[in-house]
Amino acid sequence: MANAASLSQTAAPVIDARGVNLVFETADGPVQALKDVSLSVTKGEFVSFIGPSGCGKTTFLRCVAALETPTSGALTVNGMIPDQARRARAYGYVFQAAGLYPWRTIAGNIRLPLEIMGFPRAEQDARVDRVLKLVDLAGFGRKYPWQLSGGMQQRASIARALAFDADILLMDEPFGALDEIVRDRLNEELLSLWARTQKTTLFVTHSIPEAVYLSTKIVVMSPRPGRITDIIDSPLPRERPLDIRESPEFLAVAHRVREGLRAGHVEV
Ligand SMILES: Nc1ncnc2c1ncn2[C@@H]1O[C@H](COP(=O)(O)OP(=O)(O)OP(=O)(O)O)[C@@H](O)[C@H]1O
Repeated sequence: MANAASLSQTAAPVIDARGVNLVFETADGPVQALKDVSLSVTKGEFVSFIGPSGCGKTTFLRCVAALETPTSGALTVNGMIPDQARRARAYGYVFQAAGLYPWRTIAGNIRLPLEIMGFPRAEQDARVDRVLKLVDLAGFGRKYPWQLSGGMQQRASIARALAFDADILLMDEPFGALDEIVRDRLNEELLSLWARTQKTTLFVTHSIPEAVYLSTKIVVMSPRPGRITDIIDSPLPRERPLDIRESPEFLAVAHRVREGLRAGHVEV
């Protein structure tokens, strides 16, 4: 039952970035990967980051995951500093390459983080079965990665990220290497998965239609230095058949994203 304390928790941002800067010191001099990035993400949002190569999309996700540390500014994840959130297993991470171990079955790959975290075997099995069903791969647990298509492998890697039931899903161009037809299907499936699981999702993409189709919020970024040029709260309903991409509302958001990218004076 919701009480005042849990309601106030629900309203608190899951990700809160205020004036985040990150400068990499390189042999060629300093590279400002993030400049004055401020962003607030609430529970259950689907946020896409779009922008050309080098604008800091991956770096921002890596800061959330405590794999990089901002040079200055404040960043919290579930109200904690990112390193605490990482230790509290706040997020699952999905990369562009599925990154499945070829010598392990699909179930074995999904089980790996659960083994490392020390879940009892029966609990591991139950969780593996549950997430295989969630990504529509029930019955494929005993296959090896090379026996599955690229799209199915990527679904398996999403299942692995969901297996320990973190509240946040970080996805770095998960469908970038797939052809457009497979990508369309996975976009639809991801939206339905998101609706069922209510995970707060941060999603990096180079594709305007993908960003607009999936997101409740679109963050447009620009490089040198990496910064946010626009944050768009999508007016589209959460229920989105694929043909919504031809609606005037969709095209209007896509137009605004394109304008935001142009404002950064660069092409994706
Ligand atoms: N470990 C690092 N050391 C030095 N420079 C880095 C490091 N990681 C990233 N950079 C630089 O920081 C900038 C932002 O990189 P980042 O990978 O976040 O961009 P991106 O928007 O994700 O690009 P892409 O779309 O190509 O993945 C780039 O100029 C990159 O070269």
